[in-house]
Amino acid sequence: MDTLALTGGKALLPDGTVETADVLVDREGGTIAAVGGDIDGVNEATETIDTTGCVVIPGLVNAHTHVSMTLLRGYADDTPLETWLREEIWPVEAALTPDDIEIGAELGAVEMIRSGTTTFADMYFSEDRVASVVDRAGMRALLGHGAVTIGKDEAAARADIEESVTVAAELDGAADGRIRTAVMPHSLTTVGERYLREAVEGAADIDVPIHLHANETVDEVDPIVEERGIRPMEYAEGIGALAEGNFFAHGVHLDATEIDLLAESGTSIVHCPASNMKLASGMAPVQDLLDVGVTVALGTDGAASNNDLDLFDEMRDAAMVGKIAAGDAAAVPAESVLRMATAAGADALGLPGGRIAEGEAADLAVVDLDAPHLTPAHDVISHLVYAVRGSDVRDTICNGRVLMRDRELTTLDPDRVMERASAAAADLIARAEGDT
Ligand SMILES: N[C@@H](CCSC[C@H]1O[C@@H](n2cnc3c(=O)[nH]cnc32)[C@H](O)[C@@H]1O)C(=O)O
Ligand SMILES: [Zn+2]
Repeated sequence: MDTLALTGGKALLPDGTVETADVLVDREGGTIAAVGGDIDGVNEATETIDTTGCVVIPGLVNAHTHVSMTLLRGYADDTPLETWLREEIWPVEAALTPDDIEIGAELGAVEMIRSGTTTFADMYFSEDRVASVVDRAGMRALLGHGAVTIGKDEAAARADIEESVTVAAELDGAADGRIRTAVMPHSLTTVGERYLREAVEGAADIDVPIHLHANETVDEVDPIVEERGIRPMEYAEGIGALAEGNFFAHGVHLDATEIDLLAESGTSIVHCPASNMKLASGMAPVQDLLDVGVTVALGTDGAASNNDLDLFDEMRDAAMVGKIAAGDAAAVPAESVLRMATAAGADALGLPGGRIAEGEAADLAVVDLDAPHLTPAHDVISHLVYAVRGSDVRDTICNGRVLMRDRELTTLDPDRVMERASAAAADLIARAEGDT
């Protein structure tokens, strides 16, 4: 067997404990062959990574982003969601080319691999270009074309929804099966009811989930309540959008009935704490969701509302804002947050990964604990959420393949990617501002 052995360090196990353990990876199958002490085959491994002084964790799952928005990082800050989207972001996005999307996705991939993220869910356009980056980068992803129908005539609206379904059908299974897809109507307010219904039907036809933005701001909830006399999740239920396998971003303004609807239907929520704070959207009731068994994953949202794609940052933010929201320092504890960024992320997306156990996908990150800000090591779980930074990740492995070894990327060239991204971003802004 062609194997990779991670030896001498600790590992974060699915029960939420950190134990001294080696991890043996079957590189051909892309899976974990064994975990523990004294594993057969470790000494004969084809390749070995010494993890002494490190903890091996599941590769992190960024369950909601718009990866190519890395090109807009820091371009439009300190503005509320509605104005931010309509006046700042959408005009620039109108000038984005497929080449921009590809280079933005490469930049995002470099950033994610360097900070231990192996898997992400992306809602954007020109997703075929994002798919080619995922393929080259060696990552795992769930991709979808974000469709908006508000402000469009019927033909254009229908075409955008149809594109979302077509893209999902075409890209599903790409990159040797590491890419899966979803139909992605942008949100319950930017897509009209009949088009939402078409998206739900289209997704069912090709057997992929639905992903959308839901209950992100009060301004998004109120119009639905005023117009229909029901809460957004009741509206979503009526449309048939609440179902096992579907996953919604944000879920900030949810009442108790809506939380129950999510739990009963098996619909997951992707919590995006940094974006929610930066756009002053509000505080998601994360502990309440966890209490009733809703699968809560973690996402960065786009780099323009975060402003990075580092899930360690996001974990810390989730723990912090979860406590404030609940008015209880015991709420959203470190072990819950770690689960959100790993196993729950994989579950929400319906993708492999998220657990270090025999037979699971070999999606892993090696975190170097030998640093002043991680000393003393009373509690590695606490450190992973409250003190580790993305830059503490030393090695990243996805599907059994090493994507970063000793902080050197093996599939992408960061210097070249950054240079091209800076040039593309400057060009994009010049074009967008020249047009207005
Ligand atoms: N086909 C659509 C694009 C939708 S992609 C997804 C969209 O979500 C936007 N977006 C990014 N962050 C957020 C957020 O927090 N809430 C809502 N939308 C967001 C992003 O800028 C992008 O326009 C069109 O033609 O405009
Ligand atoms: Zn978003």
